[in-house]
Amino acid sequence: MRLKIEGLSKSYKKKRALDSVNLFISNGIYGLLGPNGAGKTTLMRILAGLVAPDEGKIEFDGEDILKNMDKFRYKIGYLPQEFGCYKSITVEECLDTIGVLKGISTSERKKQIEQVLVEVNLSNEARKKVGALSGGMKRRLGIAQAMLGNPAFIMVDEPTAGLDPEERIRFRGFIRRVAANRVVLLSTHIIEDIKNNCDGLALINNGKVKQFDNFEELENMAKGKVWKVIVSSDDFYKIDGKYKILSTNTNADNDLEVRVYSEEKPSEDAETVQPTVEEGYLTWINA
Ligand SMILES: Nc1ncnc2c1ncn2[C@@H]1O[C@H](COP(=O)(O)OP(=O)(O)OP(=O)(O)O)[C@@H](O)[C@H]1O
Repeated sequence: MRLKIEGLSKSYKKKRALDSVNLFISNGIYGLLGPNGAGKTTLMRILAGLVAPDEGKIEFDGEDILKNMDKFRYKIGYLPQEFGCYKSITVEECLDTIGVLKGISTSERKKQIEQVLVEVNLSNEARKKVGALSGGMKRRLGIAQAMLGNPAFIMVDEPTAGLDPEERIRFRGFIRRVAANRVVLLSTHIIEDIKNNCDGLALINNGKVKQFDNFEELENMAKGKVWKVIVSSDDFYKIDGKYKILSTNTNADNDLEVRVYSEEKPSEDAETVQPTVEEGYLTWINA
């Protein structure tokens, strides 16, 4: 599957939510990382056919999606940030309702619901009320509904928001299994979700998107600008406030090893260090 986005723009009154976005997605789990309000949801809603762009082109395996949204809508599964189903109906009933809305026939629905419940490991919960599910189970139900109709491309908007650390780790493993035979676009503002789970990534900020070939390329955005400075706790005030402090650790001599972001060498004995993904991200976001 290949998804190619070219020159995609969308404004809400004066706010340019997407600004000439280009993006190419072809396999595995693709991460879209950006701060709140960056434009992630707008991009996903356009791809899901829920919002029309002002300009641009989207090709799905070489075919123009925007000219033929009715045909493509069901090739794309979408788990929105606020996925909700009536709490008083069962998991099975929830999926059946969504299957009806997707236009899947009765016999096909029965088969697919059984299949997706196995895939998301919710078969034992099929007759449970939606309101009785844990946070992680609700996200899995959200993915299950996105999988109905067997789309080749699934988008999940901020899927780990609100999950506790254990559920978040479990959910990452689960997304990997979902991506075994599909392409998954995962939007998040949590760097850990991307670093530990994605095969490709793009950053989004103020409606602009930059695609990276690998994590090293993102780390290199901060190359030569991240320094290690060793100071005593008493001298920390000399650099605090003057430079952007990225992290501090106490070393074996009880001094502070401080990572500092600076265009110039912050002190005589400062050494440049290999930037992390977070530091590359902060550099691009603040550029
Ligand atoms: N329907 C709308 N009307 C007006 N402005 C909107 C609308 N939808 C989004 N925006 C604005 O467009 C920008 C991008 O919003 P979007 O929801 O796409 O960002 P996001 O990256 O998904 O953020 P978040 O993670 O906070 O949901 C924001 O400034 C937002 O306020």
